[in-house]
Amino acid sequence: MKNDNVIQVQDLTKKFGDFTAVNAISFEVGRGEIFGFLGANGAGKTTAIKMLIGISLPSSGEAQVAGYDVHTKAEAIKRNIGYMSQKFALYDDLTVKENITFFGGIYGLSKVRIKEKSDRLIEELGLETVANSLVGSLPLGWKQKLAFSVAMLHDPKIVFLDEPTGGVDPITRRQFWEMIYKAANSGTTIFVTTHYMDEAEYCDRVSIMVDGKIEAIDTPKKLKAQFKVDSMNDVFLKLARNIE
Ligand SMILES: Nc1ncnc2c1ncn2[C@@H]1O[C@H](COP(=O)(O)OP(=O)(O)OP(=O)(O)O)[C@@H](O)[C@H]1O
Repeated sequence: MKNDNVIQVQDLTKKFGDFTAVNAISFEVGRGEIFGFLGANGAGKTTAIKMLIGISLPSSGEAQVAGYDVHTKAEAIKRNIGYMSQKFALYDDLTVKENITFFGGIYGLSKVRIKEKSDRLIEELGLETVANSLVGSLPLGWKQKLAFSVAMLHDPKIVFLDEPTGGVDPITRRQFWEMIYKAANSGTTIFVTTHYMDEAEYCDRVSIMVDGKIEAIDTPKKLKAQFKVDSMNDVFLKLARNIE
C-alpha cells in the first residue's frame, strides 16, 4: 500500500436491489488518525463499515483495509482490526475476566498472553473489585471502556467504533475519548461513528455522509470554515439535515 494510509477506499458502492445504500464513496485514513464517519440515520454508515470490516461484499468499487483487499482478503482484514458497537460489545452473562479470556481466545492470543493482557487491562481500568462480577452488572460507561479495551486486545492496526458511547453522560464519554487518544497516539487508527457532535470536534478528520454519498470531508476546523459556522453541530445540521 502506498504511503502511510491504512484505509484506502475508491468508489465503494453497495446496492440492495435498485436502492443504492452507499454510492461511490472515496477516502483514505492514515495510521494513528482519528477519523469520524458521520451521517444522519440511514445515510449508509453501517453499510459502509460492514464492507470495510469484511462482512459484506461491495457491489462495486475498491477498498484496502490494513493492506488487504475487501474483495479477496476478508479473513486477513478481520485479524487486523478491532470492532465495537453500541449494539454488540461484550457478553453480559460472563464476568469481566471471562469476557477478556473469551475474546482473547477468539483473537488467537496464547493463554499466557491473555493472562498478561487481562491483568494489565483490569489494573489500568481500575476494575480489580469487579473482575469476577458479571459484565451485565456494571454501569454502561464501564462496560464501554472495557469493550473498547477488549476490541484492542490483539493490537489491531485499526479499530472500528460504531456509536461506541451511546447513552452515557458527557464526563464518561470524555473519559472514553481519552482512551481513544491514547490508542491513536500509539499508532492505532480509529474509525468512529457518532451522533454526538462534541465528539466530532475531537476527531482529526471527519466525513459526512448524506444519502449514501460523502458530501464533505476535512478537519473539523476546515469544515467549520467551509460552512461558515462555529460548531460541528452546525456543519452537520446544514449538510446532513439540510437546514439553513
Ligand atoms: N440488508 C439491507 N437490505 C436493504 N436495505 C438495507 C439493508 N441494510 C441497510 N439498508 C438500507 O440502507 C440504508 C442505509 O442504512 P445504514 O444502516 O447503513 O445507515 P446508517 O447510516 O448506519 O444509519 P444509522 O445511523 O441509523 O445506523 C437505509 O435506508 C437502510 O434501510
